[in-house]
Amino acid sequence: MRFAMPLSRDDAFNVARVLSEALPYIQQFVGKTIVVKYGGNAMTEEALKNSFARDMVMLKLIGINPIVVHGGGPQIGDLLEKLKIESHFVNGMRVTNSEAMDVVEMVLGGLVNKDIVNLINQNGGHAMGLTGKDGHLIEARKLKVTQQTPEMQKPEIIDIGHVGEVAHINTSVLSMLTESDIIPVIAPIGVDDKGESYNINADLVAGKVAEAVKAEKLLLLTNIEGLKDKEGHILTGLTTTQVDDLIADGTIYGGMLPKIKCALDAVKAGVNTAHIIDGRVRHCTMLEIFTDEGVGTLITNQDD
Ligand SMILES: Nc1ncnc2c1ncn2[C@@H]1O[C@H](COP(=O)(O)OP(=O)(O)O)[C@@H](O)[C@H]1O
Ligand SMILES: CC(=O)N[C@@H](CCC(=O)OP(=O)(O)O)C(=O)O
Repeated sequence: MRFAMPLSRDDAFNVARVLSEALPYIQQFVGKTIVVKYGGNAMTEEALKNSFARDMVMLKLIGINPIVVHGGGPQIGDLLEKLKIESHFVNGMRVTNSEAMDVVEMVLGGLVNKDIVNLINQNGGHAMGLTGKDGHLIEARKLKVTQQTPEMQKPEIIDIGHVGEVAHINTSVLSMLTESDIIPVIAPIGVDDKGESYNINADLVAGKVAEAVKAEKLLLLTNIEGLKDKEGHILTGLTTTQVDDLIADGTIYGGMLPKIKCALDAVKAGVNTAHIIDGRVRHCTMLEIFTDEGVGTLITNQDD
């Protein structure tokens, strides 16, 4: 007895070809760790969320260790609005009073984190959710922010509440998980030595986690095709010196600034490559890791 083939011969050949072309990349990255920052803006559609979860499960099965750090800015904004708690941003950071901090912790550590964990598990993986409090993963300190308005003579340090930066990443809990079949999913909430909670920009946490675990790659998923020049062309293969020049001439601004800065810090600290990629493209992480073309902006630390 014979069963009908679900794919035509050409389609089946293409599947085999694509898998075969991925072989050198699989050989290069097996056993390595890849940190993936999954931003709130890339989490809007169910199909996208599902393709992201499948990619994480596939990486782990192949023998690559993904560590997910997620954002959730739009989701926090929605709940703050429903609860009528005022929220605004300074230098790309959400001003976070005690009331807003409770909401940040509920949304990031609860809803968003468990949604991603659940999706990965539904797709056959084993994910475990953590905030920076679990296993004392993210030691934080209060972020000092300076601001200068036209009325001010010189920049002043302003208080933006429970907003933190990473003081230290305790990798022991992550090693335990990555050495097993578990995919860690990290919410960007830190804690200081007095037990105070801090809301930390997810790009910053992803960069510091990548540095601490000596990741092979840092992938930053966002809501744009990549880093663009003034004419709108996607830039890739950038060195740290070229990025410094683009910041100096104003081509890189706003939300892209912390993203680029953490990508640069990560490659300067030894992460091999950082990639800013379009999280609105299905299977963008697989495309970036397993194809020559990739789907975004590559940053390396090779300045020669
Ligand atoms: N040179 C640039 N190339 C691309 N985007 C840029 C650039 N400079 C600033 N941006 C802005 O940065 C945004 C991405 O940052 P952000 O919205 O904070 O991302 P996320 O929410 O994914 O962390 C882009 O949507 C764009 O508006
Ligand atoms: C201090 C600060 O701004 N924290 C962010 C944390 C979430 C985040 O970074 O989410 P995205 O990656 O989706 O933007 C916030 O409150 O929105």
